[in-house]
Amino acid sequence: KFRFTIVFQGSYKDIKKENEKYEHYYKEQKCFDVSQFDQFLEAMKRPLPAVFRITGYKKHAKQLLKNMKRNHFEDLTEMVIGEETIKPPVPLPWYPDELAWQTDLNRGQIRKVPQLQNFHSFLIAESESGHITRQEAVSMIPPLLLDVRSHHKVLDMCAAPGSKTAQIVELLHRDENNAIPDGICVANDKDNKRCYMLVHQIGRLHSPSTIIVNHDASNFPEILVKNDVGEEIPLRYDRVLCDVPCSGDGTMRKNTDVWVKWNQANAIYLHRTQYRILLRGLELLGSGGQLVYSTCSLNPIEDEAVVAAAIQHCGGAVEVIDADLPGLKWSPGVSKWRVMDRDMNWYETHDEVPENKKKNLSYSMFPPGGQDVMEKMHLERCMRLLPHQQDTGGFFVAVLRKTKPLPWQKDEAKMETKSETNGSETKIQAPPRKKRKWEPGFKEDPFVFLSSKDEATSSQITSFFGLKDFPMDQVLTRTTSEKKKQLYFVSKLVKNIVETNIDHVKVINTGVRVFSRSANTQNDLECEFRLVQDGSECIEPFMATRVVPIQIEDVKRFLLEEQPKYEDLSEQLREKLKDVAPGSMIYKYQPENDDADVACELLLCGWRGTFSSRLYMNNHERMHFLNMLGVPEGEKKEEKENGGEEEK
Ligand SMILES: C[S@@+](CC[C@H](N)C(=O)[O-])C[C@H]1O[C@@H](n2cnc3c(N)ncnc32)[C@H](O)[C@@H]1O
Repeated sequence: KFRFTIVFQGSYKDIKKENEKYEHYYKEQKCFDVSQFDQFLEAMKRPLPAVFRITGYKKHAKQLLKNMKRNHFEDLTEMVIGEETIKPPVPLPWYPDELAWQTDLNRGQIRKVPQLQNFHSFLIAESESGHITRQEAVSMIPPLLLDVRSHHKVLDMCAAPGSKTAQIVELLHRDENNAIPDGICVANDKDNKRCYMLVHQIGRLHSPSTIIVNHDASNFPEILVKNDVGEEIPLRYDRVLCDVPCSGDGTMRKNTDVWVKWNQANAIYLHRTQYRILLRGLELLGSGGQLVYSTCSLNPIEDEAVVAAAIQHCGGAVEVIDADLPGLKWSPGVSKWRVMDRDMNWYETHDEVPENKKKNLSYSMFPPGGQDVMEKMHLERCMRLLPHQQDTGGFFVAVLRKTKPLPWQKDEAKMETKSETNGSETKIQAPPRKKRKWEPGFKEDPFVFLSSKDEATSSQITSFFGLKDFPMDQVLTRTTSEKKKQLYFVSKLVKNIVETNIDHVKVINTGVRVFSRSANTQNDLECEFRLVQDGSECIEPFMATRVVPIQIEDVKRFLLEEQPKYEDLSEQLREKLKDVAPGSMIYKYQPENDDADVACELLLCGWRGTFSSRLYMNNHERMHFLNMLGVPEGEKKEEKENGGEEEK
């Protein structure tokens, strides 16, 4: 379960936050202003403030924010706890629309302080339903810099556990009037188990435009898409995120064990993988596209060295571009660094490295040229986030633009009529590649799209819910058996990708659940399938029947009373329900104007019984909607004790 927990130093609290090698390395490496070194070190030793982010799509998130501020923060002033004075949570100045908040409070304090108990319950309920996510402040930066639009094809190469992927998916869905964006997010991780963390994290966003896959990013497979005339062409991405595996020495404030484990050899070991992942990301990026490279390490061997080596290898096809977020403090990337071997000897250039160590300390770890070469690379455009600048973890991020196909992508260069490849560039070779392995243990349920064989199911659903122009062929099941239980919906491009690549791409998960076989065993039901709350945003625009408008008073009654008396519903609603035959349905609340108390549309899955009517959603979803209405905790609790059953 994904719970809101604030960093607790727990068993790590006795760890000594000292490491002589680390201090020596960073002092000598001079990769940031030495005069600030004491400040830097002191900040690194302080616990990290907890930060949480309101997730989800714009108007929903704004409404939740409004209610959170009003119900939980309005009267909150400084609190004295023991000997500490604790300030109320504050929004991060650089995160858009006040959707990310920082607090000095730890978990125990939040739970124990009487003024914060309601806030604690709110956080737990919203984390369970996926509307609040705890995420390190600096980790929120790469997706913001990626500048994702709803038509973009985005590849997240090292995505698990998925906090950045969640931001990307939210950005894809930024157009609230279109629940099925043209763009997609392909979220990948090499670790099969961690891919299921992604399934959980991304599943909470109910997007039909996301695919979770399981590959080594440095060798990521060529995904093909069928064009309008049925030819298979390689998919090129508009945006790529390379949030690569790293030594994590920027996370010492949170992961205190890094103080003990830190060693200069970690960066040396990781550099090669990072470099190969970045190069593969650049290959798969389309010309004109943008890639964000990030690490939670401050070591130039994992940061500027990787970026510089990739730029050099790409022979003028890639550049670092200026990036910034208003209100964010950071230091420019460095153009000078040295490499330290296991015996703590420093080398300025690869030539200085003794022959027997050259294999370990590769050329790509060093600055690849003299001052003039380095100046042209503009590594100062890379962003180094230091812990003392804004009370965050340490982080590195660079935004790269691909201006033309890479020198060894000759076919693509030919296709781009305007591209100018010159003779010297074409000599540059593609990096060597490992052979791709298909682990024998890889096993996933199949992805089976509804076809003409499923006519009976399709027409039953179509006629019962009055679906108009709904692409039933974009609905899939995860079984080949006749009796399908769950039906998932994907966008057109996702379907294209799944069908075209299933023999060489390890797809773990995709689709948003839209229909589920009804648990109701009554034989007189017109449709065996019911709607699912997760898929309501996708399916509602296609429904010509069984969508009933509802006023906020009735919404509140439904949410607070699990089985409201029919006669307690408003007359208006009862009148509308008269024409609705028993079965699954949607209640649709639409605000009269932007100043309405609840100023965003709400779609609530419901069930029409013969003599009753109620909602059909689980308790977390119910709690979330109550928070959307701003219902105070006291009023909610009564219902939690009386009802709160899972789906019925
Ligand atoms: C820094 S974490 C990613 C964090 C993630 N982007 C987020 O925001 O939640 C690095 C991830 O890379 C994965 N990884 C390690 N080596 C990889 C490789 N060669 N290809 C793809 N993923 C890899 C790890 O399993 C890990 O989940």
